Amino acid sequence: MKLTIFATVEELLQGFAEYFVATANQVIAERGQFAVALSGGNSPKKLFELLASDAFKAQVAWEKVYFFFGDERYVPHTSPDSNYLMAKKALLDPLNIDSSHIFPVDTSVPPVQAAQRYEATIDQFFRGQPARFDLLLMGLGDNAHTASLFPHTPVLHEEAAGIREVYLEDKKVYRITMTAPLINQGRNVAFLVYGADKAAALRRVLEEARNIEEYPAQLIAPTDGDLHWFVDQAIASELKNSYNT
Ligand SMILES: O=C1O[C@H](COP(=O)(O)O)[C@@H](O)[C@H](O)[C@H]1O
Repeated sequence: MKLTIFATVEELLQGFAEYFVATANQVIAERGQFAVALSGGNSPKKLFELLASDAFKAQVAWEKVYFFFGDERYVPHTSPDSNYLMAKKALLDPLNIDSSHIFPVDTSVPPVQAAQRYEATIDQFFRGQPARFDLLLMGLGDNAHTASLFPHTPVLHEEAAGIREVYLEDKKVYRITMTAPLINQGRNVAFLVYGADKAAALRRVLEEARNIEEYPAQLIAPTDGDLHWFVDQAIASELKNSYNT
């Protein structure tokens, strides 16, 4: 595991964008294409905008990139809560990504079916081989959830690499998420986390004894890939250990 601490959010986003570009270019050079699973919520929006900006957009052969989603809110694609809509507006449309390279979760069918269909879509993309994404972007909630792996939900105990629906009792909503074993098959898994309000969550995930029910992000540990945390100084303020930065 590698953790890099940046002084400001601007430097963090710049550093993450450079990492994205370097990883994409290396994978494209080696394998001819790059399959990435995006995270949702608020944190990646500025990163997506930066990647689509003049400073970065010419640095990647975007026509060789395939976009998936690590998790999705069970809402229509037109909803302001949709992770797909956020990525579409901030990244995919500005870069003119061909729709054949974008794989949103189909939220027009019941949640169980949405999960099954997305798993089938991923299986098809990887042609029946184990699904190994080249890069998975991850976020961290202030309750230590990542993707839609929320505290005290049955999906935390899922042993299969796949897609599952999750019901969040407190919010009365469904989510669709990659399971931890699927994420952990990835070649590169990178967390982008900033903001002082998540400092306690980061410390618990990284430094408290394993307790996946309380701190689901502790489940993320690639079996044969690299794990890299990108954080800002504010969120790192409660960390006690020193890290290989
Ligand atoms: O709900 C979600 O939350 C996490 C964290 O989002 P953030 O806005 O607090 O950074 C995100 O990683 C996940 O994809 C999203 O669906």
